Amino acid sequence: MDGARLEAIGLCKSYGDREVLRDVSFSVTPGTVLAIIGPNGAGKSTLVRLVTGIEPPDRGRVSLDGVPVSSYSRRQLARRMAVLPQTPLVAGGFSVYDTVMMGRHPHLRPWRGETNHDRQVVERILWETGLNDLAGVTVNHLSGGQRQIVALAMVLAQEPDVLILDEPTTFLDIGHQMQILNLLCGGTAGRGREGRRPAVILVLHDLNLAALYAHRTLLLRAGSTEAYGSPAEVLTEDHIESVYGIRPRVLRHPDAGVPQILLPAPPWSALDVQGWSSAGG
Ligand SMILES: Nc1ncnc2c1ncn2[C@@H]1O[C@H](COP(=O)(O)OP(=O)(O)OP(=O)(O)O)[C@@H](O)[C@H]1O
Repeated sequence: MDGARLEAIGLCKSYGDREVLRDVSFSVTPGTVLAIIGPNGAGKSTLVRLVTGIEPPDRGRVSLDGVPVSSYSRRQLARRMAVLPQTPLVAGGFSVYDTVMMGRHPHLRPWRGETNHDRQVVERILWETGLNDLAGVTVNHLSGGQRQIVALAMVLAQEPDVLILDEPTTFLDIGHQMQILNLLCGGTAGRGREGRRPAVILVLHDLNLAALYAHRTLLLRAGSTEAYGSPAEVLTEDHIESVYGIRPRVLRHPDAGVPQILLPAPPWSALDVQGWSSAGG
């Protein structure tokens, strides 16, 4: 076996009499990236909670290699699936090294400490995430973006078959956004155990990053699937306008060949630009 296939079929969820997910299905295979996109409140984080077994669906099922996620013990699941929630809880009083080592917990044998292999994994990930100079620093002395990278390093240390990240780039500058997504989606830290490539699910607000990094894209609108397919199939001007209420320009990235979104100009900017260009010219 060279990884894990995660499949969600017909997921539905209501809170009280409010239906927040309706018949949502997708699958993700080893070495591929699925981006879940959609406006605020569309149901992305709820979908992550159902997929990771944190909450049960009202209807539908989630399976990992054909076995229902609900039948795994928490420890078995943690060995195969790592989750970075929208607001990760990173304990502030520990060093960066010890925090990343916590990611190895599902693999540690009871009553035995960490092995050389665990230390090697942590050191590799510290190096690959650029955290090695901060290894001895206490987490609550770090910036918000640095803490996000530590949380990410911790889930990478789990060496999962399936990696699920809810808005992993929110606090990062564009350089770090790309560095981290390169690692997650294509780089060496994205390797699972024994060199297996994990399946990656990313919840993203940045549609351009989704187009650059994802093989498939699931666009949610008020709990339902608006579109599901390749970024070129999903990120069209019509889909974006119908879901987000703004009509962007969608261009083709000159190097990557994937769609890239140009936001519409606000009504006043045309005048400003005209004045600016006539003053300049
Ligand atoms: N525990 C809960 N109880 C009641 N309603 C909830 C609960 N969790 C989420 N909801 C509702 O479900 C809907 C979807 O929320 P969810 O957090 O999944 O959206 P999201 O797409 O992740 O949004 P955002 O992009 O703003 O993070 C929202 O209307 C939210 O108010």
